[in-house]
This record gives sequence, C-alpha cells and structure tokens, in this order.
Amino acid sequence: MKYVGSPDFDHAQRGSIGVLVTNLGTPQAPEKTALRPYLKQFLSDPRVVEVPRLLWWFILNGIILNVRPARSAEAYRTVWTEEGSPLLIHTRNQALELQKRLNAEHDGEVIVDFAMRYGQPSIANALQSLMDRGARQLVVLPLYPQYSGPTGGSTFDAVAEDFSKRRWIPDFQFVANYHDKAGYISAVADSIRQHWKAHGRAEKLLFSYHGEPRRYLDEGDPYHCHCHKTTRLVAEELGLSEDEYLSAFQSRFGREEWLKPYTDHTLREMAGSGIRSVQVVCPGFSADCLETIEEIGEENRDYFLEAGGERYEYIPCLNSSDGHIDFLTDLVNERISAWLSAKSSGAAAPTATMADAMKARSAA
Ligand SMILES: C=CC1=C(C)c2cc3[nH]c(cc4nc(cc5[nH]c(cc1n2)c(C)c5CCC(=O)O)C(CCC(=O)O)=C4C)c(C)c3C=C
Ligand SMILES: [Fe+2]
Ligand SMILES: [Fe+2]
Repeated sequence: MKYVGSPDFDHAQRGSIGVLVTNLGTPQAPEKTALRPYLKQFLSDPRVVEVPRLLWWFILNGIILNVRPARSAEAYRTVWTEEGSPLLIHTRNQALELQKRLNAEHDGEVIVDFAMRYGQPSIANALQSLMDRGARQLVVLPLYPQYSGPTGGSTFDAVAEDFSKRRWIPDFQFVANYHDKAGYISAVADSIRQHWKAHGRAEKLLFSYHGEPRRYLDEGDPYHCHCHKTTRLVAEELGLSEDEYLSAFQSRFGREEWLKPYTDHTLREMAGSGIRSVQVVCPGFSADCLETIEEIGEENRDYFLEAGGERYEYIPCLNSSDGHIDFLTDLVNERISAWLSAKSSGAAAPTATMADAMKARSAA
C-alpha cells in the first residue's frame, strides 16, 4: 500500500485537536558517538546548509564529521544535566505545562505532544502518536519566535514529508513565527523587568540571536528583520532609548559571512569602548540550550570580562515560566478557536446517519 491509512478508525469518533510543539533537536548523549549521527542529520539538511550537495557531502563527511563531534560533545558536557539535554527537558516541560492549561480550558479536547526536528523524539513519531490518539485537526507550533528557512522552513519540510506518506491529512495550521505578537513581546519584557528587579540594571542590554549566513538574508529570508523587530518592540515596551540596547548574532559556523554584528565582537568592542556592565537576553531561543547556557552564559562572559568589562549577566530564556505558557496557551487558543466553535455547534461531530451507516457496513 502506498499511503499509511487508519483502516480501523472509529467512524463515530469525535476527533480531537492535536498540538505538536517542536524545537531543533539535541544529541542523545554528550558523547562523540552520539554527536556524529545528530550532526550528520542536522547538517545534511539543505535548509540548514545551502551549499551544492556533492561539494557539501565531501566537506561534511571528509572534514566536519571527523572534527566537530568531539568538540561539540565537550561543550554539551558542560550543560548536560542528570535528566539529559536542557533543550529536551525544557521542550518536554513546555509541552506538559501547555497540556495542563489546555486541559483546564477544554476538558481533554486538545492534546499536546512534542518533537525534535533532528534526533529524538522525531516529528514523524509524534504525529503518528497524535493521530493514533484521535487528532484530526492539528496545529504545528515550532518554538522559534522568528521565522528562518533553517528552522521553521525545515520543520515544515519534515511535517510535509510525513504527510506525503499519509492517506488522511488532518486539517492543519503551521505557526511560522510569532516574533511580533504582543503576548510574546510582553513575556520577554516581563522577564527582563524581573531580572532588573532582582539584580538592578546594567549600562547596556544586548539582544543576542542565533545567526545564519548573510547570503540567506540577501536571498529573501526574513529572519534578520524578524529579530530586529522583536528587539525594537521589547525595547519600546521597556521604554529604552536607542543608546541603551543593541542586537547581535551569535553561533557562527564555517568561514562564510554570517549576520552581523557578531555577538562576541560586539561584547569585546563594548568593553573596549569603556562599557563596564552588560546584560544579555536571547529572545530568539524559547528554551535554554547549549547556545545560551554555554555560549552566552560562559564563553561570551569571558570575552567581555577579559576585554575589560566588570559585570556581565545572562537573562535566562522564557522556558516554562508562567508568562511563556500563558502566551503559548493564548497562541494555540487563537489558532483553534474556529475549530472549537464548529465542534460546540455540532458541525464537526459525525452525523448519526454516517455513524450508523458505517456500523451497518462493518456488521454486514
Ligand atoms: C550550520 C549552520 C547552522 C544554521 C544556519 C543554524 C541556524 C539556527 N540554529 C538555531 C537554533 C539552535 N542551534 C543549535 C545548535 C547548533 N546549530 C548549529 C548550526 C546552525 N544553526 C550547530 C552545528 C549546532 C550544534 C551545536 C554545535 O555543534 O555547535 C541549538 C542548540 C541545540 C542544543 O542541543 O542545545 C539551537 C536551539 C536557530 C534559531 C537558527 C536560526 C537561524
Ligand atoms: Fe543552530
Ligand atoms: Fe554555539
């Protein structure tokens, strides 16, 4: 059979609404042997590395996968916890908290699962599990506030690839981004205010976003604009003047030019120009992970302090904070409201005649 179907589904069943929360992915363990397959899957994705395939195959398999796994494993060991990778733990908690909130509001009508674009749990398995549990309407919610081809685009590809094998495609919504949603901006601004309340303010607030090759911007990827808009809106909500904050891009990979200014250069330059205190926030990451805990929390701290800075603070991601879960709940509710009202008006429920016809057919 060409397409995967659900031949034994109950025709009288009232379908539920599935919500699939996703994030990027993480290795199974902070070991070279686990990093190799993870990086191979991740870096083979043409959405992530847009280089002619044959050339990239030789670079990836001949050089990168022989060098990077050991280096990355060492970095992952510094953030790994007893429960595992921070990104995986936070994503699981976010899905659990979202499920609790949606249960309270919709009495089990909305079911939540989570998946990783690379590694485990996979998008294909989570989609199967949601459909096995009766999801016939689906919201895919990648936890990337800003859209980029390597993140949102790639997640869409994985969902579409799974759908291409299915007989019955659910009614479907894809949340491509939420970088300028009022609820998201307020949640980030509140987390900064809370940090200020506990620690006081610094001379500068640096918004650091994951980078991507500059070429992607030149070819039409909106990520750079989305990041700047998030910064501007949060700064406006906090009442900051232009000399009190700036945006920069971190996590460069390879030799090509990436989005500028680079976070590490910016921090060194700030220290060199006499700025003594800085706070760094990362509103492009919905959960703390290697790139925030190690790269921003540790590595860039050293750059700033070594260059003459005196006070450096990292403001954590929203993770499973109440403000974040409130926002995600509102976002999902906004997306599913038409489906819910159709259900409550009975429009989505199977008709008695259809259910009876099916029962009669299977009895025959
Ligand atoms: C090679 C190119 C890469 C692009 C383009 C890219 C874009 C991109 N990534 C994120 C979010 C995350 N990236 C993370 C790790 C990570 N990213 C790359 C490379 C690219 N990312 C690598 C090789 C790695 C692995 C770690 C390493 O070896 O350095 C993570 C953290 C995962 C974790 O397990 O903690 C996140 C999150 C965004 C938002 C983005 C968009 C432009
Ligand atoms: Fe990345
Ligand atoms: Fe990094």
